[in-house]
Amino acid sequence: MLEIIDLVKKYDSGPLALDGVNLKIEAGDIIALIGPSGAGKSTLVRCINRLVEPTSGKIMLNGVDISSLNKKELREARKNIGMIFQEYALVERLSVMENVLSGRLASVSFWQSLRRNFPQKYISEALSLLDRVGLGDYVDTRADQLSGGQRQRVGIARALLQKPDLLLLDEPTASLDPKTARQIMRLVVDLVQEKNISAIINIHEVKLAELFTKRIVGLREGRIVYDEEAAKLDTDALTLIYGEEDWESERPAEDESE
Ligand SMILES: Nc1ncnc2c1ncn2[C@@H]1O[C@H](COP(=O)(O)OP(=O)(O)OP(=O)(O)O)[C@@H](O)[C@H]1O
Repeated sequence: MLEIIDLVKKYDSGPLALDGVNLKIEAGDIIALIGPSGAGKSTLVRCINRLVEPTSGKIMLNGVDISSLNKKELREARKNIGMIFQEYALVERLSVMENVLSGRLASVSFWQSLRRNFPQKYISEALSLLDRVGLGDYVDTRADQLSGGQRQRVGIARALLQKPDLLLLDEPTASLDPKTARQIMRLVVDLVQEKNISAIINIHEVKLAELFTKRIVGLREGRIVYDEEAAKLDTDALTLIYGEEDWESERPAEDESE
């Protein structure tokens, strides 16, 4: 359902951030995008919904080339793409409910959005999503009173209220402690499976990628150098993606208990 063809991104300065990326993701796939700092992970994720403008290449989502859409068409296409950010991107002074409903701003009229007058069906859906992400008791709490994990749960509910076909996650756990990071990853993976949508997760923590996703794509210097089942990620693969390192000693047996 998502096919990226020969995607290239050149920023004004520096080398190519993406150097001919090809990637195919079927409905229901969840992939982890790993790679060293500067490899182009964030650029790739953000090119898919054109938060970053690609230099060339195609981004085919359900048969539509996102890269060729005009502004109005892009606004429409973005309704199918949810995004979850490292820093949550919530409006601090608004309530949890208002933040979640903002995921539907593009679907209501200008006047409704100005008055934040959302149809009852979006409110009901938001309530049920907030229950699902464990924030049923926080509907009226202001965003600035939440912990990092709670904020990310709001971000997840907001993205899912759009009913997207594709979810883009840009380092969703980078600001969270290890236990909360796992809880968030588990929640994301469960929800993505429940709703049969696809997800691309840019993630630094290799262990989380291995634990929670089935497919790992490794990016290095703007190119995909690895694309395999998560279970196959071994020290050779890590060397290919990140370069030489004593990976065995870096990979102690993980304590699975929480
Ligand atoms: N706005 C920008 N202007 C110029 N160069 C940029 C910009 N954003 C990213 N780059 C460059 O593009 C390359 C890829 O950056 P990107 O942030 O996509 O990598 P990344 O793999 O997500 O890195 P990290 O894991 O550190 O976040 C880097 O060389 C970076 O310096």
